[in-house]
This record gives sequence, C-alpha cells and structure tokens, in this order.
Amino acid sequence: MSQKVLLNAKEVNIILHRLACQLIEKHNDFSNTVLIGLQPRGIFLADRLTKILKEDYKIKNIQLGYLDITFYRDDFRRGQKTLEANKTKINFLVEDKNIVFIDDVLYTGRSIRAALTAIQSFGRPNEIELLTLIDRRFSRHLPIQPDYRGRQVDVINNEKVKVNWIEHDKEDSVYLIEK
Ligand SMILES: O=P(O)(O)OC[C@H]1O[C@H](OP(=O)(O)OP(=O)(O)O)[C@H](O)[C@@H]1O
Ligand SMILES: O=c1cc[nH]c(=O)[nH]1
Repeated sequence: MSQKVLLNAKEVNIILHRLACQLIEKHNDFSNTVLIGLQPRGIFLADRLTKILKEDYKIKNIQLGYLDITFYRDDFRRGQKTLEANKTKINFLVEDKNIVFIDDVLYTGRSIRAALTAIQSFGRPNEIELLTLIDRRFSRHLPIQPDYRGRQVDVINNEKVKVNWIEHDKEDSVYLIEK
C-alpha cells in the first residue's frame, strides 16, 4: 500500500476558510439556512466550518445537525455483516429552510442520494445544496454534483481518498491511498 499527500494541514485550512466565505456569500447571516453534516465523516468538516463561521466571521446563530444515512443506502441489504447506525441529531425544523449537506468526499454520489431520501422525514426544505472537501472527478454513478468544492481530484479506481481531521486522526490532511 502506498500513499501520497494530496493536501497538508495548511492547505486544508486555506480551503476551509474559502469554503466558509463562499457559504457566507450565498447565505449571508444563515437566518434561513441550516448545515447538515453527513455521518460518519462529514460531521468533522461540518464542525470545523461551523467553528470558522462563528469564530472568524462572527456568524452567530448557525444551526448544525448530523444526518445518518445507513438505512437509506441502496446497498444496505447487500452486506452480510450487521450494520451499526450512527446518530442523527437534527434539533430544528428543516421545513422551508435552505440546507447545505456537508461531506468529506464525493465519489459515486450514492451517499448523497441516500441523504436526499433520509432528510425527507424531517420536512420539505426550500433547497438543498452540497458542500464537499474532495470531489473525485469522473466517478459519479448518479447526476449529483457539489455546489461548493474544496478540491477536485482525479483518482483511479483502485485508489482511495482519505481525509484526516486533527480531532479524530491526529492531523488535518488528505491522502491518496493506493490499495
Ligand atoms: O459518493 P459515495 O460513493 O457515496 O462516497 C462518498 C462517501 O464515502 C465515504 O464514506 P464511507 O467511507 O463511510 O463510505 P464508503 O464505504 O462508501 O466509502 C465518504 O465519507 C462519503 O460519505
Ligand atoms: O476515495 C474515496 C471514495 C469514497 N469514500 C472515500 O472516503 N474516499
């Protein structure tokens, strides 16, 4: 197994600030916008962006939730092992809200498809956008594209992108791992 650094901590930090600014450009004070981090790994990115928006850009009332998509995946009946769901935590109404889904990697688009189904149980939002740190180019199985992307990368099929967060993985970094 070999691995190559795609983004180091400094580059991740610059990208996070750019993404935060792009969100502000569209959503202003976030009075009608909610952020939803997708479990399991989108929540680290959602937490970090929320922290930057609050602390560096003084946006006060950001509503942040976490959405688990385990049982909405189109492959969930295929695996043999028992599936363990993560926590969904959405303590606000999404009815008529602008939602920004946040995930670390966009690959086939199937996770986002599942999230679009899962969120329907919480109401009818006004619109849903997608923010992703890494957009794997030319690998979509569905017509799903990000509205905000950190970095687009070309990845061949036997390679995997791994996003690390200091809170969970001891460093902020993105690696390309050859399996
Ligand atoms: O666009 P997709 O093909 O759905 O892939 C993207 C998803 O894959 C990763 O999750 P995870 O490692 O939990 O899922 P995986 O097993 O599908 O790689 C990542 O955090 C995204 O949520
Ligand atoms: O490269 C990939 C593909 C799907 N999910 C990841 O986390 N990385």
